[in-house]
Amino acid sequence: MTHPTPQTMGQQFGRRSWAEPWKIKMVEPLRVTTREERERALAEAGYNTFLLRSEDVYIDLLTDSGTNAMSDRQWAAIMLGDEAYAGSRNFYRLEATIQQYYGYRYVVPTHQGRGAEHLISRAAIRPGQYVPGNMYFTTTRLHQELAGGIFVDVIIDEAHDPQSLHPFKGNVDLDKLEALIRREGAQNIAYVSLAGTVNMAGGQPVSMANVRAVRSLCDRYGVRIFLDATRMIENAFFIQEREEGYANRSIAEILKEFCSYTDGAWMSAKKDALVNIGGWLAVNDAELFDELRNLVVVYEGLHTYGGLAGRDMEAMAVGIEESVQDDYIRARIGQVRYLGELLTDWDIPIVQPVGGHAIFLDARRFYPHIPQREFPAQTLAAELYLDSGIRSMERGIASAGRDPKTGDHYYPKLELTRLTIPRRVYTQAHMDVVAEAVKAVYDARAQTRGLRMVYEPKYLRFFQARFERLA
Ligand SMILES: Cc1ncc(COP(=O)(O)O)c(C=O)c1O
Ligand SMILES: N[C@@H](Cc1ccc(O)cc1)C(=O)O
Repeated sequence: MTHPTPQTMGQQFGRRSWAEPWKIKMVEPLRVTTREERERALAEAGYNTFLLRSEDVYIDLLTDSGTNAMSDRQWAAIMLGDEAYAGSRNFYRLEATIQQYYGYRYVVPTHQGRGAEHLISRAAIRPGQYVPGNMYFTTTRLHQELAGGIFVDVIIDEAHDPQSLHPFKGNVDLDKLEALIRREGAQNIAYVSLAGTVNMAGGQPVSMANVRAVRSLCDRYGVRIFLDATRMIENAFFIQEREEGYANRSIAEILKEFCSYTDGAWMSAKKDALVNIGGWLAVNDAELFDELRNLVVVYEGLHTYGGLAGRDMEAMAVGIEESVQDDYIRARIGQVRYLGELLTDWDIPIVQPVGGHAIFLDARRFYPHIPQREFPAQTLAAELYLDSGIRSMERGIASAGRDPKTGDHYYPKLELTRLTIPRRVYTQAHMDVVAEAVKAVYDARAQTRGLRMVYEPKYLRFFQARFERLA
């Protein structure tokens, strides 16, 4: 497979190159710190980038979640907030927007993605049931486990190989899924938990052919499919670019078709939907909706705000409309790829092909001398911060947590450090600076030592764990 470059992407769309379909109206100054300041800040943070203060960060690539820049239209929408406790006008607009673009019948707002994950897991999993999915996501799997479910990874093997150039590394392995259904019986499968794109695999997409095949397999056994639609717009872009028959279909059309093969979806709107907070859950089944609408008032807020202010729902509705614009998504992915190409040109090991929301550095190949139990990806995130004040995130053994049955660490094949690109926030020059910093850390790799975990919280340990440097 040849990797599309920003230039070939431009040509594909009949232009010389891509550029952001917006200009900058307001800026937020950045602070550059000294190496001594960063040494102090990182030690105080227990070598965990989640524990750094944002003031001590120069370029913040921790996450693309809630870190998006809103448009002037979204800021204007904020002023239209109807802050009624019940029946806010903004809810009805959001509901109609989700129905229009994602195509589901019934909508429940939530404060963010994990609020929705909590509700769907409680409503749709009976203790002891299996939940097959295309790779785990931390919060998703935890809510499934807390509801008594047993997560089973049914993604294709290529997804676990950072060097595989499979164009749809997010695909479900139909044989693995069918074998599980046959072994355990369809009544013991809660639902298929399908994510587009797959965050932990490197932002890798699922093809339309695959979701269609999963649908027909599930229909044969009477199993439901729920979609984590958090980054489905980015997934739609890859379908448009790579899948036969979709080059001339709009992102909005592709999105709707994809969702039509599933029974419902949840979303952390803090990503694709270009807002700083928000989420939702939507299903087609009236009975399930009834249950979810009842649960939301227990855990999130009334069913017409779900933990959100009216203004947040309005900004989200506008964000959804902006997110399905073909020009926008082309520039969004173009920027991620730009960084990926710089690093690839310098032979720095990253997950290929470059996915939708981030560049994932392959810490195993970066630090072959650091064993996985000494947290190579966490080490790399720490070193990158020390070098330049750039904040990234560990996505390896610390993130994977422990097997609830054995208590041992999960040892994921992927040991990655994620450089996550917020939407509409940084420029190409920032990407150049990031690439140069990664190169400097790479050049100094032989002297780098690993870490030891000295504090480990019970749930989602990577957020608050503390580490020390090994001598
Ligand atoms: C794929 C995916 N699903 C679900 C979530 C949970 O969303 P939130 O952070 O809004 O709770 C996230 C991010 O956390 C995510 O990346
Ligand atoms: N979903 C967000 C925030 C987050 C980060 C790490 C997690 O494991 C969970 C949530 C992200 O992927 O960046």
